[in-house]
Amino acid sequence: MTKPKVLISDKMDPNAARIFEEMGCDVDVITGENPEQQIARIGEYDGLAIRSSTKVTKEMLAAAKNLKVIGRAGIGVDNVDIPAASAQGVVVMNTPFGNSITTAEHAIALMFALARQLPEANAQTQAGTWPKNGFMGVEVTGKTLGLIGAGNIGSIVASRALGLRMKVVAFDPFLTPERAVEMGVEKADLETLLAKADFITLHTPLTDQTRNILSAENLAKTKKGVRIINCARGGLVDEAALKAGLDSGHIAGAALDVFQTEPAKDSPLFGTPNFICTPHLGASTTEAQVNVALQVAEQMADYLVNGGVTNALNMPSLSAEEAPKLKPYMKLAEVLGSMVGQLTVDSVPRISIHVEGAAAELNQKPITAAVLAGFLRVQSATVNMVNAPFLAKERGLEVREVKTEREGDYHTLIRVSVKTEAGERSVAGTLFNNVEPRLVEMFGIKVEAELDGSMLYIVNEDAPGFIGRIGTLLGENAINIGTFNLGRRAAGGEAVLLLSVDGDLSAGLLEQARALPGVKTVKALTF
Ligand SMILES: NC(=O)C1=CN([C@@H]2O[C@H](COP(=O)(O)OP(=O)(O)OC[C@H]3O[C@@H](n4cnc5c(N)ncnc54)[C@H](O)[C@@H]3O)[C@@H](O)[C@H]2O)C=CC1
Ligand SMILES: O=C(O)C(=O)COP(=O)(O)O
Repeated sequence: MTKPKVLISDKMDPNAARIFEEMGCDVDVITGENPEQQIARIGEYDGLAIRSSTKVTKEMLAAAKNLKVIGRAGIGVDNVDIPAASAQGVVVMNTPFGNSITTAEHAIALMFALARQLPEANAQTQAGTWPKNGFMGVEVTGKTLGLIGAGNIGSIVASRALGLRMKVVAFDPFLTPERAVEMGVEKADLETLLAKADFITLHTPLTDQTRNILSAENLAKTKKGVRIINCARGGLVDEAALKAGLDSGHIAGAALDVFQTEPAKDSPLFGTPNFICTPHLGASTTEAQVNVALQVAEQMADYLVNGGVTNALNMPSLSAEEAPKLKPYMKLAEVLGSMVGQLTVDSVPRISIHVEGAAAELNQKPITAAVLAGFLRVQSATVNMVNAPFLAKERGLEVREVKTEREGDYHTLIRVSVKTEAGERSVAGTLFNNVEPRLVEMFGIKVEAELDGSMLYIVNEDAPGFIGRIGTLLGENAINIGTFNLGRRAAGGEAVLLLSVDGDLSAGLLEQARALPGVKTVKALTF
């Protein structure tokens, strides 16, 4: 097997390259290239490991013909076009905890730097002015810290601030009252936080809801003398309004680690008194960089080599232990989905996936994703397990998942049902010897068939001589029959014939089959 190829395109701790190699990948480390150079190169890689400098745009993804996974050695993924990656079936992973302590510590460091004007005092002292009387600071003890965003980093900042004997007021719509009590913070709405806080620190992702959360209007609602710290993302604070607030003296200080446009080589804020900044250094400690490099390489290589999925933002997690157990189920799920997709002509508003027996003990998300991939492949050849759930949503397909732990006729079963204009139709399959997918029921008729390669599907009225006529027709067209599966509702009722054949079934042959007496439906299927 050829080794998966990975490109590390941003500066990363060397442990990442080492882990990729140890886990069976070829790796190139090529940093500092411009987007055109990266686009020209990306086509040959299966994996792309990045930090925040590489911009994974639609254009880059369009050129990334072999790409299977993007790994972000860090937290924020706003530099990746996730919808475009998902549409293309590329898994996007991050390392959600590796640099949180480090970033929280940077926020606390900036808070102290603001409280005691450390950068300016340092610069003037080293300039030889001994400015002992020019730097009157403030204590943080007893002051109120307003925390916007109380997730991983926000909660670490809160714990450090409480240790410094500060009061913490948190605004986070997803923070439960119980969690707020556990954290020792006061849960508040944004207005209350703005009115109460002596220091405000931001720890949310940049989304449509958080963009400009510290707008000119909201900055005007803050307490006079407030100090503001942003170690999350540029775009959360209105930089022009921040400058105006510093100039007027309403804001006593501001510290930014992140800017709306990065790299920020020029900004109206530069040179403003009581403004300090760092060049997106929140995650830059030896410890954090080793953590995220090791973790991103392990996760990506695990996916590329073993199919394990961890910390993906656009796919359900799947551990390396689960992956081999789930693989035959995913194959079964995909062929069942594909069968329903190929046999359904109407538009389908709803698809239901019912797992029973041993299948019910497994992680159902990958099974559902595999059914959807099989089902939607008739409509789009590029669909896979990553993009199938998104595509289903986009097309308004309602997806239902049902689990029954009790075994029925089989020790394990997956049933896929669709709601069509003609009513509910379903197919079901099991695994023989826990590995071999078998169709065991279609549209209420019991069968036992392998779904593989080229197949001929016929629904006809059960009548003597029919099988012979089909055999003759295929023989006359030089088509060899591999397997032959027959099922019927009742003697003389509707019967289903499913044949695997060597070679392609021509349109002419299908027409001839349709012309045979008693035939209702004829279809060529491919698995
Ligand atoms: N400066 C740097 O180098 C670094 C920056 N970061 C950034 O820090 C930010 C936070 O990271 P984590 O704490 O790990 O993320 P997280 O996902 O654990 O926490 C984010 C919190 O924001 C909250 N939130 C979402 N929408 C909100 C809204 N409209 N108003 C208030 N709160 C809202 C969420 O409920 C969540 O609790 C991210 O933007 C990340 O990219 C992370 C690492 C390093
Ligand atoms: O992890 C994050 O979200 C960060 O912002 C860190 O960015 P970086 O990896 O230092 O470019």
